[in-house]
Amino acid sequence: MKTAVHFGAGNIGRGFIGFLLAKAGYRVVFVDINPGLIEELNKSGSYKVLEKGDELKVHLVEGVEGILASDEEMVAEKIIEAQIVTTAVGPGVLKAIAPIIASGISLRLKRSSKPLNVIACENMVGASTFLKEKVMEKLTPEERQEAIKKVGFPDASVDRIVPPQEGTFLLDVSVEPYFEWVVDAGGFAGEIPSIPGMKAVDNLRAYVERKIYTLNTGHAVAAYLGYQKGYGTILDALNEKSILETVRGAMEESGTYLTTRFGFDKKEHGNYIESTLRRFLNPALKDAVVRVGRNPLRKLGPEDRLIYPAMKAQQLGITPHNLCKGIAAALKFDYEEDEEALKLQMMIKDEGIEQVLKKVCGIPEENPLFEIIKGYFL
Ligand SMILES: NC(=O)C1=CN([C@@H]2O[C@H](COP(=O)(O)OP(=O)(O)OC[C@H]3O[C@@H](n4cnc5c(N)ncnc54)[C@H](O)[C@@H]3O)[C@@H](O)[C@H]2O)C=CC1
Ligand SMILES: O=P(O)(O)OC[C@H]1O[C@](O)(CO)[C@@H](O)[C@@H]1O
Repeated sequence: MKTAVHFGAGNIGRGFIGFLLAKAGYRVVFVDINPGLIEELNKSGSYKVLEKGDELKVHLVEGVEGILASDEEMVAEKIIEAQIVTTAVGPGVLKAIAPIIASGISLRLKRSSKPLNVIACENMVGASTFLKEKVMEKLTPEERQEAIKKVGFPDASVDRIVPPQEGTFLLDVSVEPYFEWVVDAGGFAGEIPSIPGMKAVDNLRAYVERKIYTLNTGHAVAAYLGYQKGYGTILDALNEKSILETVRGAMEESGTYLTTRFGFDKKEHGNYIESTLRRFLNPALKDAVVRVGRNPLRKLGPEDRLIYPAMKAQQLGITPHNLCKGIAAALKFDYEEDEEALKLQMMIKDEGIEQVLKKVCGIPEENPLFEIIKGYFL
């Protein structure tokens, strides 16, 4: 049986990537830092994915096991046998798992000449490329030369809304019916594995930017505006007409950039925005604004879902007021259980909003967006 090692047995790990890998006939070995999850995976060897759309579809995922990330030797052994390694741990964790992937690759290069592919399935443009850099830093120059030939790190775009889980059985996971997993065809080592549901394309950048700067942009604006108005879920936030219109407006502003940059048909892109809004409004997904807004420092970064499309739209002659409203609301996100939110608020208090706009968002003071965002913030 083929083996897949997947880092991060969380929502996307179990509900999306691990699910597709298991359906494709892989034995999925989940690696996680959560002992409860690992224990349960090994006890049950299976779990359910509940697809919640107009009707409920239940899928049984079998042939799964778990290893604690601290059990480095065992993880490395599994990487030696694997055909594919995937991750869904969060962009900030990739650096932490790079050494363990590197030690698996280092052992594997000594014992096997078969190609391996490592795909980081994170909300980040170029996540696998980033992981590759961190893994390569840990290899010797000789290993690096070999790894360049035998280990592929194709970048990917992952799209499926999997909110925090409710219920008693730890492993079962509720998901929306929609999914899209797109991977850079040119980044694979050896043959592209056949995994139904995984699409290999030549123009990955267009897919990944379209997804992050539409879905994640709109979702983030909904989350931060919703949080400001005291709503708990995305659905409740979007039921307020003014929030819905700002979210749609923000997606249209980023859409101007996306259609210009990648040549998407404007009408089709408009339909993509509307179908994304319908996904946000799925009543079966109780998606908390604090989950969607988590890690505001990352989300306010220059390459991320708010600032990047705002700057790009501005370069095309548009004043992206809706995105600026979303950015201003993000700057106010003060959810106490989110470490980054606390750091952000501390920074605003100690250094002022101007420093945050410059240092965190990378917006120069002379850029007109600077004052517009400040205007919505105050
Ligand atoms: N939930 C969603 O709707 C979507 C999430 N994503 C992306 O997928 C990634 C994962 O997100 P979720 O599954 O929602 O998060 P999650 O928090 O449910 O899962 C992350 C898992 O990684 C584990 N983890 C943390 N540090 C680790 C380490 N050092 N080694 C191994 N495992 C570790 C955690 O214990 C957790 O089980 C993120 O990059 C997110 O942006 C992408 C598309 C959709
Ligand atoms: O996972 P992140 O980057 O923190 O952001 C949350 C966003 O990611 C998703 O979970 C999936 O893209 C969305 O539901 C949400 O917009």
